[in-house]
Amino acid sequence: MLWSVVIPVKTTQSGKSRLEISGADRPQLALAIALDTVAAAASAQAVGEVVVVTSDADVQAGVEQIDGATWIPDPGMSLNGAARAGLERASHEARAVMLGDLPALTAADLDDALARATGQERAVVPDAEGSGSVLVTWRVPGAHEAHFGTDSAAKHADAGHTVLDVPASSTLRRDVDTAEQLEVAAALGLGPRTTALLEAARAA
Ligand SMILES: Nc1nc2c(ncn2[C@@H]2O[C@H](COP(=O)(O)OP(=O)(O)OP(=O)(O)O)[C@@H](O)[C@H]2O)c(=O)[nH]1
Ligand SMILES: C=C(OP(=O)(O)O)C(=O)O
Repeated sequence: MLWSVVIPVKTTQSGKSRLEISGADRPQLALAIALDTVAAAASAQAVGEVVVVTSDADVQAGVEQIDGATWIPDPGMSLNGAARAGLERASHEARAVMLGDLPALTAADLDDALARATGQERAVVPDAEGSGSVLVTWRVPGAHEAHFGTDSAAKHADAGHTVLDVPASSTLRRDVDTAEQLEVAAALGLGPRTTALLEAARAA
């Protein structure tokens, strides 16, 4: 069984506003993080397609270089609106929305989470802190509504999503908004684009 995975990505000029890394250009870092996330998701065995929702021209161009990933424009109705647009466009019945700021993500960890989600009508994987959501899934047809935002893990649980028992150490759960979170992600192992950008920043 294959999944459609929707990944919303904000413009790199406006995203990752809390991520200050000395020597690194923030939009370039946001781009590297997003493309590493998309590439890891697209290489997961259970993923039939990745649909990136973005209005960023650099992200769109990068996605076009990744097998198994396509993009659609962001309708401009915030994160949940972008998720809805991607879910409407998805071609597989099993659908998921995943955040685009998971630079340590491995295909194996996404496959593990999707295997756990297979038996659930609706499920959610909280971020490493437990309050946010990194992956929201549906096995049921019909209208799908995501509830990202403050305390979204609890909101998804209230909306009937089973909280999946994915280990806190999973690379899927390590979303990155701050330099401290990027350090934790680096200890797990960053994707190639983010690694190269940070190495260049260190050498500068
Ligand atoms: N397409 C789209 N993606 C969004 C939008 N808002 C957030 N995202 C994406 O959703 C994921 C989580 O976003 P956040 O961490 O809340 O936002 P961020 O702007 O990247 O980070 P901050 O500036 O620290 O808030 C990231 O992949 C964002 O790019 C939106 O309005 N449209
Ligand atoms: C948008 C969310 O995450 P964050 O702002 O932590 O990236 C969320 O968890 O709903």
